[in-house]
Amino acid sequence: MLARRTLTGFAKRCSQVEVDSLLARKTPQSHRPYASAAPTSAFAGHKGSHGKYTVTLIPGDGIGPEISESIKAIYSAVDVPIEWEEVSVTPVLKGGKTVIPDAAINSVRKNTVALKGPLATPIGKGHVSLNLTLRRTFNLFANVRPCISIKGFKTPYDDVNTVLIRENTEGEYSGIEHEIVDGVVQSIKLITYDASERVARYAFDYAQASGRKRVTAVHKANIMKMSDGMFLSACRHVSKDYPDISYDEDLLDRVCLQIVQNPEPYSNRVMVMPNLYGDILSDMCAGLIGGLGLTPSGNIGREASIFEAVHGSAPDIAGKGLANPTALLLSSLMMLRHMNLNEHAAKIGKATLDTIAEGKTITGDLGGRATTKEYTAAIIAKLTGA
Ligand SMILES: NC(=O)C1=CN([C@@H]2O[C@H](COP(=O)(O)OP(=O)(O)OC[C@H]3O[C@@H](n4cnc5c(N)ncnc54)[C@H](O)[C@@H]3O)[C@@H](O)[C@H]2O)C=CC1
Ligand SMILES: O=C(O)CCC(=O)C(=O)O
Ligand SMILES: [Mg+2]
Repeated sequence: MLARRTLTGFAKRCSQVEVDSLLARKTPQSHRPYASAAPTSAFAGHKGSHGKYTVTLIPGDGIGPEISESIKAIYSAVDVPIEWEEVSVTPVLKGGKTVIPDAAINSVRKNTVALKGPLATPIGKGHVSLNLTLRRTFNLFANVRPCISIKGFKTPYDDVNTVLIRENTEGEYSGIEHEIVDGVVQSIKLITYDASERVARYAFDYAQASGRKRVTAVHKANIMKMSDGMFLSACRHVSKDYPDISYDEDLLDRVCLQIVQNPEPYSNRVMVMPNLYGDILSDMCAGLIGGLGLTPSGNIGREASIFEAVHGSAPDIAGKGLANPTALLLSSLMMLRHMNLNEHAAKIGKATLDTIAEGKTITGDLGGRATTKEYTAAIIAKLTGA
């Protein structure tokens, strides 16, 4: 704590020149509370009397229920040993506040793993984002968003293969906003050394575990010298503990330009970044491989993890049976691997990618004409040989 206060005091007084020395500063061991902590999240791993793992399912809004049904149908067709515990997170009034119902919170806490459909957030008014609330409630500090080309599905790029890891609990999404005087609003980007270090360490561990050789910290520390500067400082210190992984830094705007011109140099990398940058860059990267219908994610914490697609509730196609369930399905496969159900994940993954590569029964976002149900049935047919 003392070290952090000193660092903050130091940073407050920083001149431009001093920022460099802040970034170069070696943080003492005592200031690294997560240094020895295991990188992975807990998974309770208890099968119930029915011989299955209970997993919380939050179907969500818009296309959420349609794509959740697709995952349930595929899992049931191949007997994945999971029993879904379906809960609603529609806010309720409790003690004068609107909160996520206790039943939903308790279910995630008990099962330690959840699959979540998209949740809509009203723009400019109304309730806060329930997605962000869930991430903060369970301290799901790392949002892992792989973006990998699907072999056989033609896009302008063939070999996108990058993983974005987004700090998931603070930054621009801290939700601290206020109107100072009429017409002047402040929105606070909160960055802490501890959360930055925690997600940086997760990114290096992830790179190591997945055989990726480089971690890139994506930032705007040329402009946000103190907040992104501290994020970089944490990444640099963590990088020293991983001599076999190379580490570099790149400006967010430059990454956006370069990756759409040529994604190849970003292949086999992990990119780690503050919250907002990861949100935007992950939608952009989805565009490189065929769109939001294809990109999965996992929100990882030490006590629970929630897997969900990168996309939102897609109100423009909700209820029409047109949604592509692949992103949620691939998210569920990340979940299966997290639960060590690797064989099931591999089998369903292969059937899904083969169905897309074949191109006969794919959804409209991928240039096909199939409905959500027809596409789901095609995957099931591959799995069961029916
Ligand atoms: N993690 C979450 O639950 C997220 C929730 N949202 C929320 O979702 C709502 C809608 O957000 P939008 O900006 O419209 O983004 P969106 O991701 O829902 O949709 C963007 C575009 O992609 C298409 N799309 C998205 N997923 C698709 C799928 N599976 N299959 C086919 N097409 C798909 C939509 O039809 C739309 O044209 C908002 O309230 C937003 O706050 C947005 C992103 C993430
Ligand atoms: O919470 C929301 O409504 C949007 C969140 C979002 O865009 C994301 O997590 O990618
Ligand atoms: Mg987003």
